[in-house]
Amino acid sequence: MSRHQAVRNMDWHDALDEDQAYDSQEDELSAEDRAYLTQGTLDVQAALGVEASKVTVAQIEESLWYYYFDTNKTVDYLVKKFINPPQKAAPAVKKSDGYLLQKDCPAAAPIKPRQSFSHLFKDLPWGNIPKDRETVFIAPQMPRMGLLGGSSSAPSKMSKLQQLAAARKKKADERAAQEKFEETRTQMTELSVKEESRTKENIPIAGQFGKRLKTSELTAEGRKPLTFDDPERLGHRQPSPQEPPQSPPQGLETKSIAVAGAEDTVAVEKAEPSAFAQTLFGPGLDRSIPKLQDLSPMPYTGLPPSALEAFSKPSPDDVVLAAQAKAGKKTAVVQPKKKGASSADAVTSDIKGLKLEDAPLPKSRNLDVLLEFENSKSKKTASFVVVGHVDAGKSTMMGRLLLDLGVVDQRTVDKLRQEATNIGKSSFALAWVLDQRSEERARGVTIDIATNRFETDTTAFTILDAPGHRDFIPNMIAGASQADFAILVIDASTGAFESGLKGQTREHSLLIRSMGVSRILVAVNKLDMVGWSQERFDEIKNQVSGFLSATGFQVKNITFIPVSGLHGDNLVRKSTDPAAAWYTGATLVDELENSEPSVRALAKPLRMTISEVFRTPQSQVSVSGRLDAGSLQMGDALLIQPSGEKAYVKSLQVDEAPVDWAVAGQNAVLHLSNIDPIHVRVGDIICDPTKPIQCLDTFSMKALAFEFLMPMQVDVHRGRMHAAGRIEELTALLDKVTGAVVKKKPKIAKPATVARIVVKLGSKVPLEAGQRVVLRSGGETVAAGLLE
Ligand SMILES: Nc1nc2c(ncn2[C@@H]2O[C@H](COP(=O)(O)OP(=O)(O)OP(=O)(O)O)[C@@H](O)[C@H]2O)c(=O)[nH]1
Repeated sequence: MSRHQAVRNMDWHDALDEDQAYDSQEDELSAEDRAYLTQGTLDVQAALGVEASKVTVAQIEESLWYYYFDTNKTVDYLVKKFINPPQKAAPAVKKSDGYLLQKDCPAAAPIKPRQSFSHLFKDLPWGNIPKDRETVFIAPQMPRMGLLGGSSSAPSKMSKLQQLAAARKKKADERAAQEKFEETRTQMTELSVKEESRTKENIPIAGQFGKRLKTSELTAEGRKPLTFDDPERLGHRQPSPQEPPQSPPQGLETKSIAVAGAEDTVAVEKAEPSAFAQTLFGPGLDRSIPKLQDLSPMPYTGLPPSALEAFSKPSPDDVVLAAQAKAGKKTAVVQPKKKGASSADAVTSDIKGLKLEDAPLPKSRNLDVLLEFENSKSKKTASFVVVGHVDAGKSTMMGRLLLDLGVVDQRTVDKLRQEATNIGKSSFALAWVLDQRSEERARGVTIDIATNRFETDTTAFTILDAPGHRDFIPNMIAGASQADFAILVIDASTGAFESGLKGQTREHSLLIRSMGVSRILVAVNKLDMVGWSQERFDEIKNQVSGFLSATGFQVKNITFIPVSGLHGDNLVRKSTDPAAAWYTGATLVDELENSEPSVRALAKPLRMTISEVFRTPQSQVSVSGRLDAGSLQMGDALLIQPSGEKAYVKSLQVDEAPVDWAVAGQNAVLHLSNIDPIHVRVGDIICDPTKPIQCLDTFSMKALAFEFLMPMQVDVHRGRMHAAGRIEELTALLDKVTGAVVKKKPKIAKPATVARIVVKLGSKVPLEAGQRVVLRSGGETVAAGLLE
């Protein structure tokens, strides 16, 4: 390859980099390198023999280094370069038309002068180029140690020393790249707005907007737009007086462009004009360069003073807010705007000023609630959940019960019957007493828990009518979590019982037991459809009692009643159908009255699960739910978890009557004050601020497996609350009766076994030991149990 070809093919970046690398390596030759060089020089001299005198030791060493100590390549190069060099090329001939001919052309192939086309542009003013301005090509300078011949790539098979040299080169490259990176980063840092560098007069870019305002700065004089006249802000670092002036890289010329109105000048690296540009404009190009902001102006910098003043006064919104605050005698005062402060700042401070804290706190009567409860002559209260397979007749049965007890009058039922008949669902008329949503009525299924109340001589009952459809199991869980006991409704008609047993009859039974319900009344329904067959009743009784016992219900807590919900047989009154004469037991209501509600945790800290949040004339935030534990009274401070917000009991109701206090087991409506509705959600827990419930994202529980359990994604349900989580590990398999550890760290728990598992939730929720939770996965209930 001739030298000029080499020059043309050369990658200048690589060559420069190599040169740089070499420079740094030369200074760092270790004793080992030096020894190798000495040995390599001796080898080369031996190989050259008598010709060795034609090259210097320095040339040998330089070649050895370049060829990674490859003796053969070094010898080849030295022979070609210094011992038997090729014939010298003809000297360059400068032609009159200004073209430079190659210096190193072989003599055998003389170069024809290139044809000039400049005469074609003679009549054009820019084509009349004076001789002194004609382009002169200058051969690029050869970098040191560049192009010694041979391959520039590293040898494929490297000796140890060659590898060492290659590694050194790589290290130097990396260091150079790192330095480049550091320099860029320094420049970027200088370009960004430095918070800490603001002085007191120069601070207030308010709130979250402050960090975004990079195109402008706030100064004592007001907002100053970022312009291109500040080299510091443009990332051009000004050298400190101590720093020596930096020389521009070779081939580049640094020119200072003075920008009008700026004290400093911006150093802009400007390359030499290209050959084409010089042909067109000549080398002495010296025209004024347009200002950068003219080419790419910053927005809003050219606004008239009137527009810049637009935000210095309160906005129309501010004025309205201020007027409202004044009219409502709020303490909120619109702060006088500081010069330069944005309208967003003002609105933020105004909104802060409009806090609800000004409402007077409700007064507490400081009652001894437990004493009041003991002294009260009120009836005992009980809640029961009605569960069972879809269409078993749960809602119809409760509608009939309410009608027969006089809670709902005949006229209302007739009206409902008329409406149901109009849409072809006349048989659902009684169910509509509870199913009041239009969607429930149109579909003929219960979707959410429907509550209603009735009283007997001794007890005030709350009905929790649960949906039977498998899609609404979470709602059924919510109902079961509030119940003292349960009514399991079974459809006795042919085939229905069997399909129900495979479906939600079984699942609901398991769930209510897992939720802590121990008393169960089994209403064998629709017996009118099987002619009040005692045989059918007994068949169902046998199968279901065996199944319920296996689920964990004690036989003494299970009662079977043959009923017809549609006709009201054996609900409130005994059946008058002669075919039903074989049943001599109690009615459903009698059995309900005989059922003892679970023991109330009256003395424990307050816990109330919120079932509903709504707005009433009494309060912006009214909540309903059952008190699981403890008590409360008007004026009490409450804590809402997980939001951690405080609220006060403005007033309260139990069974729709205004009262001063409520205790565990009662369903209450609380009208709250001093709380924003966004902090209160269905499923949240209201507790005593002095003994709050903790919010956890990891807990251990004793779980009864309904399906195979292993580390898997699950939804955790507690009452109305449900949260996504994961079974992290199974720590032990437990004996069902004694609770003793049977096996440690099992990989899997089979259905119907009890396991201790660790569950991790995606977020913190209010949970504590003793609470019952249900785990569901993929629309199936996989486990239920007790938090430890
Ligand atoms: N013959 C007869 N039909 C009944 C009886 N009880 C309910 N039905 C009918 O069964 C159908 C379903 O009744 P629902 O009360 O809606 O059943 P459900 O269990 O509440 O349904 P979901 O809540 O959606 O699960 C209706 O058409 C009722 O008329 C009964 O004792 N005898």
